[in-house]
Amino acid sequence: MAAFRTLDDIGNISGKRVLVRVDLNVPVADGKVTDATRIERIAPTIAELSGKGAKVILLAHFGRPKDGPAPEFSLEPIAKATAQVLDRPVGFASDCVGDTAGSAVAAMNKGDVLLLENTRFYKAEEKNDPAFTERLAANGDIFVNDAFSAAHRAHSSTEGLAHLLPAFAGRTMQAELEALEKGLGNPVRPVVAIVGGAKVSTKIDLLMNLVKKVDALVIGGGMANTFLAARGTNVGKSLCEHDLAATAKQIMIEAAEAGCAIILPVDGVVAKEFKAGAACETVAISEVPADGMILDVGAKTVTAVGEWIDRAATLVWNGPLGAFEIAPFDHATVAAAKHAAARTKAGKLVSVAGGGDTVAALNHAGVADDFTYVSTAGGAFLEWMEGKPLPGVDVLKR
Ligand SMILES: Nc1ncnc2c1ncn2[C@@H]1O[C@H](COP(=O)(O)OP(=O)(O)OP(=O)(O)O)[C@@H](O)[C@H]1O
Ligand SMILES: O=C(O)[C@H](O)COP(=O)(O)O
Repeated sequence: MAAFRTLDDIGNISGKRVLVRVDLNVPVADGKVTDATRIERIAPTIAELSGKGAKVILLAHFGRPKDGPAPEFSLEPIAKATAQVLDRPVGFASDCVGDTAGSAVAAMNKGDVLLLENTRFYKAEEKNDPAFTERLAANGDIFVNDAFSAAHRAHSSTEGLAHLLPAFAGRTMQAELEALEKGLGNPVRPVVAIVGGAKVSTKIDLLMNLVKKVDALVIGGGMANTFLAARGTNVGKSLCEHDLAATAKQIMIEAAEAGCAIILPVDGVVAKEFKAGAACETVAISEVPADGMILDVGAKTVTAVGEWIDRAATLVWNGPLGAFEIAPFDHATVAAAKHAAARTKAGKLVSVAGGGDTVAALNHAGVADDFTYVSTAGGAFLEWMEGKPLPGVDVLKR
């Protein structure tokens, strides 16, 4: 029996209003979903609940809106994409609480699916504010959390609701936890982690503990720039959080004490602008021009990353090595992904990768199916790997 309540425990839900927390924080470019993996993964839970006659009400966030409702953070286009991927009608309500949401829910029939607008249009969501949680709960009889990738957030829609309504893990949440436990519960050493991407401030703290769990940490993407700058390297106009230099230095100290190798880029692909067709060149990491941006790691670094993948028995990967959405800055990520996939296929590597854009990058490289396991979760996956309790999971425990 699973350690947490699952849909096997949910009982008769015919006609019941089931609030389902999903992760629709999907990569979007020019208004189009560029990778639908997160949407595809919620399909089994929705089909099961709807098939049992429930009114399925989806709750989700999109991006990180700072000042309330903003069109660029609306879930409305994602509702359309969700309908396409699920191949069924998905209604949309332009608010997640109040009369708009209430009337849309009241109009639902058994088996219908409705998506409510971005929960993060309310600041109270991220504060797990009890009054806001009650407003969300007003539209449901039961709560299902199928957003493992947001389970590291103790927000109203990820944690608070589970205190107010009978709460269960959805099929994707269940599958993610089971697969991670199987692949990484007792990992074969050496364990090498690759961490890249752009969410530096929200992920850097995780590295403090991660370096105690892995044998080597390869740092790429925007994350690497922050470490390089902390080490005194000029990173020009690259994405870099200079105010996190002290944290980066402390992580390097902790890593040395734990015997974890830290691998930083030795060269980078730099450009003056981040756009398709922009002129770029590969330079040694000490030669980044003051007006240049490092948008990918260079060829020498790619070789070094490959060598670390060769040494690894287990690979854990979150965050692309470069701004892979625009060629040629996808080169390092694609090369490393193909390398890891080939080692995995040869039976020499257990490879587990996770994260919204990381999955998109693996799909772009055409190798997502060759990894041992691909999680939808990025930050949540790293926190799980650290051994940290995930609020959205803990609250579902029996
Ligand atoms: N050197 C770089 N400069 C700017 N952006 C970069 C660089 N390297 C990677 N990125 C960007 O990082 C983004 C992905 O980072 P992110 O941390 O969100 O990863 P993720 O896999 O989506 O994880 P999560 O699911 O936690 O969001 C991509 O949009 C990519 O363009
Ligand atoms: O993309 C993710 O990792 C999840 O949707 C969580 O998003 P957040 O980092 O903005 O909380």
